[in-house]
Amino acid sequence: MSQSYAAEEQLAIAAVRRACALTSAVFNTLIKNETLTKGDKSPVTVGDYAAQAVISSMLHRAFPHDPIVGEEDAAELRLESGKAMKDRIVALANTALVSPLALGDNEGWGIGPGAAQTDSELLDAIDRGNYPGALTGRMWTIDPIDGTKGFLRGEQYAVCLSLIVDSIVQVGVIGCPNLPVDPTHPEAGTGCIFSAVRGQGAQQFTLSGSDPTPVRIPASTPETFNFLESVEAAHSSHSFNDRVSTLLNVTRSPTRMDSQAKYGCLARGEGGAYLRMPTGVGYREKIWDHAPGQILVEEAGGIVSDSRGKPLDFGLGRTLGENFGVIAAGKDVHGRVLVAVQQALADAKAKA
Ligand SMILES: Nc1ncnc2c1ncn2[C@@H]1O[C@H](COP(=O)(O)O)[C@@H](OP(=O)(O)O)[C@H]1O
Ligand SMILES: [Mg+2]
Ligand SMILES: [Mg+2]
Ligand SMILES: [Mg+2]
Repeated sequence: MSQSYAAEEQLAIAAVRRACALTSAVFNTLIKNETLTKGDKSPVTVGDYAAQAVISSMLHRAFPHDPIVGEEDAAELRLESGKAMKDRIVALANTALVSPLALGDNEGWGIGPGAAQTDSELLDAIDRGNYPGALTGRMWTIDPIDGTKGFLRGEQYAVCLSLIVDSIVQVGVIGCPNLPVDPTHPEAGTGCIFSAVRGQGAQQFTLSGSDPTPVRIPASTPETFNFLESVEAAHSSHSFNDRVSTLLNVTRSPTRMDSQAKYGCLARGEGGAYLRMPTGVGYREKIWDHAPGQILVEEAGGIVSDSRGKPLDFGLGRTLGENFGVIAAGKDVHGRVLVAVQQALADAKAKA
């Protein structure tokens, strides 16, 4: 029997809204020593840590037994050298946790303003994201700022949260503070939240939680079709996408955008396909980078697979393990994109 997940969706939306308020505010005051470079050379800011602390605290309050797969950990913040950053993160997280939000606060589900937390409670909240993942049971994924490079550039980024049950994504919420609410009416401003529950469709709200609007991928036309792809050439191969575009006679240039905002745009009818092919060997896609996007696109009527047409496997740990590349598209075009991707892979192999 399918479950409603109403409490989980409400909590997830409330947590993402609070984290979006935090990341928007922090962007305007971010200073140089508030960003670290992680072991894999990627950036992490006080905004990433504080947003994970807020979301994890709210999840723990509502669902204390649910494990969490979160991108960040607090190891650096527990060192003496991390004290200044930690102090700032604690202040940011507590401001976000205690401030009342106008809409969507519902004490019944424990999602209204909470009490301020101590330093160690907030560091522990960040570190609760250390779950290794599992094939069975419930778990949440948190990507507190997806597209940190876009965030630092003042471009697109997304606060991303999902609930996975027995390897299947059941709830996904993506907050995009810098994304136009309506791409055809830029004057309507920026700031959207997308949410989806398995079997119940997908919707978009404003950041304040108002104007819920169902989203659905329309049939694509050659005039409107193009690819959505990463800004960062190191994250996904731009040249491979060019070859697939040529094979499909796509004439419109790709839309480059950071983060899972790409999944949100696809779900509401922008572009036509999101293609992400590895740039080299060895990188494994992280489950928190795709779980909310996958359910959003599927509930908007699309298909998400890897480059071989296999479903993304969220039950193999913190990464997608055996999946190679990601193709997300409307039902009418996914098959054609998959064939072109296979062709481009075969061409590349023949040349090697
Ligand atoms: N070599 C690589 N290949 C693919 N993805 C990578 C990568 N290095 C980092 N990433 C992931 O790409 C995500 C951003 O995706 P996009 O390019 O679509 O904006 C990053 O999320 P974070 O910014 O949350 O760390 C990170 O997890
Ligand atoms: Mg990161
Ligand atoms: Mg990410
Ligand atoms: Mg991130």
